[in-house]
Amino acid sequence: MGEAPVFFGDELLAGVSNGFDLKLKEFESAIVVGNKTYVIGGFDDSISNGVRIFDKSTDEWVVPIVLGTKPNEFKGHSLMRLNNERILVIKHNSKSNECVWFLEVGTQFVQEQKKRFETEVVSWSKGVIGDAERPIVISGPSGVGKGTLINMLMREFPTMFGFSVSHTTRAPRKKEENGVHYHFTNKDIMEEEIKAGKFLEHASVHGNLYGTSIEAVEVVADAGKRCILDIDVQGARSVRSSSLEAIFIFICPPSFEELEKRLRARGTETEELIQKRLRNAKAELEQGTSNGLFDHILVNDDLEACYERLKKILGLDGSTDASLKTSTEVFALPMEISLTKIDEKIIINSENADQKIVLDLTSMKGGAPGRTRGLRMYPAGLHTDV
Ligand SMILES: Nc1ncnc2c1ncn2[C@@H]1O[C@H](COP(=O)(O)OP(=O)(O)OP(=O)(O)O)[C@@H](O)[C@H]1O
Ligand SMILES: Nc1nc2c(ncn2[C@@H]2O[C@H](COP(=O)(O)O)[C@@H](O)[C@H]2O)c(=O)[nH]1
Repeated sequence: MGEAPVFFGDELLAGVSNGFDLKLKEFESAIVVGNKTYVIGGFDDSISNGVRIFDKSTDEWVVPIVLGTKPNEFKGHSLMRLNNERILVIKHNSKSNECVWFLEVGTQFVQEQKKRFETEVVSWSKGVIGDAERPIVISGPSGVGKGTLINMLMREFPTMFGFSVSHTTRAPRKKEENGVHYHFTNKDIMEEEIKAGKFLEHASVHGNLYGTSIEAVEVVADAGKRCILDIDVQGARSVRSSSLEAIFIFICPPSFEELEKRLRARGTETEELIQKRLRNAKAELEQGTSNGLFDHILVNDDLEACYERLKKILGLDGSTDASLKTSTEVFALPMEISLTKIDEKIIINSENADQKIVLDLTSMKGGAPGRTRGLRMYPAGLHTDV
């Protein structure tokens, strides 16, 4: 692949005029942040891994440690320095829900990682358009009917809800599919992954490890859906103290006898395991109903009546129009674009398209090691302000 002419963005000119000669490969572009020039692109280059840095203070090139999930290889992109912490990367010729990326170069997370690794670190963060609605945590003793209620919701509102597929070390039941009902794994692997920070929460439940990976929640939100987590009370407590702002719902049985009847009727556990689950249910019912951890407590006596109450809590009982709550509209971005910044809004211009597009960063939240959310993207003129 030959060397292409240098892309001279305004930021880059400052670096070049400082007297160093930068040669870019095809599909690479560069931008200056402080003393450093970041060259981004060339994702097929296994040495630079898509990012290299020229540090003017040492006069040296550095290949940084690159964290986060990087974008798939793309042929053409535009860069803009948002501040000393983040570079905005807009992928050309792609869809609005896939085109926005941030290379974090000085966020608190990146600063901490630089100290930890004692070298240059950058981190990718995907820009997610729109605010995913608050995730829903559903807890309750085994056999109370959590899965049944969740299935009813998913069946009635398939485009609105997505299930957070947990990891577990327990064996699959008949008809359970790996990757659909659970990610079935083993203890050693799961413990390694917990150490590596892959999980939002995890707990030992009825003698096995269960956990919600960060990825399990992210994939649902990335699909523009509202995430439902079916987790035990310990897990709910961990999520409460995490950054995930969820609604917490606890499901109770009408009686202990009825719970036992349902567990037996399900026929998925041995007698020994049924006894273990019933013993644990006592503590779970006590914790679930007494400590203010849950926002709502529902008794699952009559299934249909309980489902209607659940829908009411979620605003799906007809008082709001569920069909309006669809995911953000996706549209295509032009091939060649340039970027202009006005306050917290980025204007995406294209010579070949009449319409300018606005990327609104006003409610931008989050960043590494997850996604950057709360972005809005719309054709200019649609909203009166731009
Ligand atoms: N209101 C209800 N009345 C009678 N049976 C019910 C009711 N709700 C659920 N069930 C039945 O109870 C059994 C257990 O339900 P389910 O598997 O949904 O429980 P769960 O809370 O998800 O359990 P676990 O935590 O072990 O996954 C199932 O056979 C289901 O059909
Ligand atoms: N803390 C977590 N608990 C979880 C998770 N996934 C499921 N669970 C809970 O485990 C029990 C048993 O489930 P079963 O499928 O073996 O019957 C039940 O109470 C679930 O809510 C998780 O990721 N984290």
